[in-house]
Amino acid sequence: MKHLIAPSVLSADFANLQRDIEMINSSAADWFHVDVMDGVFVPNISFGFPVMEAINKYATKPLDVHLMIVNPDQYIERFAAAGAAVITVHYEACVHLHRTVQAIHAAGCKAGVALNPHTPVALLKDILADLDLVLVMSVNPGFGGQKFIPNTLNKLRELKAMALQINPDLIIEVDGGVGIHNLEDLIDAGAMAFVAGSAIFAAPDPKEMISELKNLKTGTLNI
Ligand SMILES: O=C(CO)[C@H](O)[C@H](O)COP(=O)(O)O
Ligand SMILES: [Fe+2]
Repeated sequence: MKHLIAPSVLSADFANLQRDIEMINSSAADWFHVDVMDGVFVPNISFGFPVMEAINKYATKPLDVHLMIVNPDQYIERFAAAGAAVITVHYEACVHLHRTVQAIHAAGCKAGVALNPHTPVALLKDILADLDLVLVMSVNPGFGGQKFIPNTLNKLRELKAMALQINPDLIIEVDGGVGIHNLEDLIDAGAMAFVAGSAIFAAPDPKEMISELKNLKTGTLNI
């Protein structure tokens, strides 16, 4: 399987959202990455259901929803109804993570867990078999346009080794500061899905940048 590119709508022009969604529809991108921030779990507020429903109205590719919110359990069904294909919750925001993952599956979505940069990969050992995706944050969540944290590469290698033992179908996604400059290293470290916001939307030709990210390393991943 070739690696997946998930442009982050957070970096789109919200005054021209339909235009940017249609650009992603017609590009080589695989998913829409939808960042929901509540101003409590992270020091920023992005958008909620009305904007997500607007994205879903025009998007023709799966919505990969990254919930940076406390108490995500109470909103799982609403995010599923708003069009989420993947719902990713933060390890740090869930007291009963196994129950949350069960609720995501019961709502008909793929279940992901995100790790903040300081959260060890090893903490996922006893839930890895139940997950479809792990999102490794390579910046502190809350804002687009931040600098990639290099230790992420070690975390990806460790997670890939764990996944080979416990859940070979696991999708390993990386989010934050991803671009053409580090994509190949991230693929080599075991990541398969790549969120990119500023690298795409700050490029002179965002659609061309998506193609470059998608085609950077030809061949297939062993996942
Ligand atoms: O979850 C996020 C921030 O918390 C975003 O998905 C991420 O930051 C994407 O933006 P960029 O590629 O510009 O770093
Ligand atoms: Fe994200």
